[in-house]
Amino acid sequence: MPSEHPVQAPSIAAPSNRTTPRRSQNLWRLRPYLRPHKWRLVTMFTTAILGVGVSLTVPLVTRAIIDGPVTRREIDLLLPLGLLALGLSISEVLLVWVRRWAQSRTVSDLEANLRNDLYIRLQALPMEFHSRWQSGQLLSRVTADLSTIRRFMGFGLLFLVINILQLVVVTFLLLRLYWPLGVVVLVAAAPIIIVSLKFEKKYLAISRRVQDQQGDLATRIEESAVGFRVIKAFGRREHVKKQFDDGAVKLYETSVDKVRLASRFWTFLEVIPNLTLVIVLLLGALAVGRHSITLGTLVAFITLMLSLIWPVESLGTILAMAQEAMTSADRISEILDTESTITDGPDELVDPRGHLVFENVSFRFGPDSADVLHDINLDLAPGTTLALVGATGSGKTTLTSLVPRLYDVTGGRITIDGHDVRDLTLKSLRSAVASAFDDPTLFSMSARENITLGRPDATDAEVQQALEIAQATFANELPWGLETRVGEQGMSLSGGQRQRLALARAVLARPAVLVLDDTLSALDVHTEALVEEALRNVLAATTGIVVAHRASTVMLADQVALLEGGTITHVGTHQELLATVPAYRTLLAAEEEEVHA
Ligand SMILES: Nc1ncnc2c1ncn2[C@@H]1O[C@H](COP(=O)(O)OP(=O)(O)OP(=O)(O)O)[C@@H](O)[C@H]1O
Repeated sequence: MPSEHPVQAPSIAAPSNRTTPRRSQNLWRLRPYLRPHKWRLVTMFTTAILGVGVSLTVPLVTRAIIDGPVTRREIDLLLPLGLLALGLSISEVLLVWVRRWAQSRTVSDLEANLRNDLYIRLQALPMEFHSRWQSGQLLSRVTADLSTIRRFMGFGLLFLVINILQLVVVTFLLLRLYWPLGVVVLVAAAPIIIVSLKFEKKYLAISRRVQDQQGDLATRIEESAVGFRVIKAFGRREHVKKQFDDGAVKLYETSVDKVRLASRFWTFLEVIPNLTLVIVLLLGALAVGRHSITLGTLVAFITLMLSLIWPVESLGTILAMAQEAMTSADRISEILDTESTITDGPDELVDPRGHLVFENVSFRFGPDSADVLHDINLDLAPGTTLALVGATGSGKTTLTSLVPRLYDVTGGRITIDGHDVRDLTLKSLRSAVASAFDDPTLFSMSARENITLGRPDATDAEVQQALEIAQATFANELPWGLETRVGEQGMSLSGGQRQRLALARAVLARPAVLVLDDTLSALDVHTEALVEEALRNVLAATTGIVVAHRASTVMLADQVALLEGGTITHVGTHQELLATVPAYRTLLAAEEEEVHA
């Protein structure tokens, strides 16, 4: 099915040192996603820094009011100072508003673009990649990991910079206002910073455990939803429920540990500033009594000191967030850095006739594994149909997967109309070759969308014709006709109905080469006969490879190839092979017995 159009993978730079990447390297590599938002980022940081400046000026204005109009009765200063304080407060609110506006647009765009690129990359990666990775792992990277990065980029990074800036500036101001009290605050800050850093490490480890356990639980839920029929049929509800319970209890306990750790940390953070406040108040009152500082300075000092609490408290959490974002960036880079081995060739296949040739083709799944196929030589003239017969596991599916380049041959070559399939653009190759598999995947969309996946521009008449050929006109009788959304994985349809819709999809694509991989296996004998009759017309106009287990399917083909021990041992008509090849006779007889059993 020509559904997989060649797509451009995102162009982020590869890590410069692949053997020992620094923890932050993969996060840093995501910076191209921020580049289009340069001005918003400048706005974000400028308004945030101005905001800090304004919030730190307010206590100094308060000091001027207390020392001037309040203490020295300089009433004429009250109005300008009051207006200044009001202006500062209003501008602080405006600055926060502008910052939030710039921030929300930037991070939403970052997440959306990154997710888009990740999805495109996943679509472009070959079958070999998808058979190695669990779908749950991919899902968690595209959802949870991206959200972690968004949270850090949008919130953590900004406040990391702002909080450190605020810490430095306020400490400087406190030391300038009255250095002995400034030293007291510095001494009090030291244990907070040490404990924060320790907390960050522990919190990161426990957060990771929670994330992993959430993933495990989600996998259990997904598996029991998808496999509910098997669970019910085998009466394993209690067993599955117990597995779920175990996972849920484990997650609950780890989450409680996480909350306990956080509450111990927050309590500690509450106690130290409060103790420091008491000490500063006592020493400050003595200093005011001795006229070492004014009352206004003490008020400004305390206000500024209190403004330090949040930046100090949040430092541990923000650093933990940074760690999580780095790990997420590593996990995402594992996908973005995977090279796509199956890429476009330079040639377009114009008006394909469907002359399909296998020349000494061999294939193995990995460099260290044995050949699954070897010395395959086949020549299918345009319009001819070949039935592929072989024992289970003999490599029939693998052989058919090589034609649309779901895998690439590891030896020899496959040509269509004289072009090596590797020299063709994937779009033109996959428009020329359509496949219907034994496991017919239907997507969560309308029946029409599922059928027209390979040819979205097909007319109603063409759709109806394909449905008739595939004996799938039942789709018109669905509650909303072809607009009916077929359930997740097409589960609201029977196996045979799904196969017939998948067949209609392949037929509608009007391919030059049609690959039917055991597509008729879920049909009852009566429907199979009807579909075969219709297919005979389709196959007359196209080059076909039909993986066949039954004599009735073999009859659709002009020739039969017997696949044994990874190679084609015999090619001939059904009658010839029946008469001359005992292994073929045995194989078809066994399959027939299986079917009728
Ligand atoms: N992704 C994979 N990685 C490694 N080996 C694989 C992979 N897919 C299939 N194989 C192996 O390749 C061989 C051929 O498998 P294939 O699915 O092509 O057989 P088949 O003839 O279509 O079988 P069946 O009739 O049961 O569908 C088998 O031994 C199988 O275990």
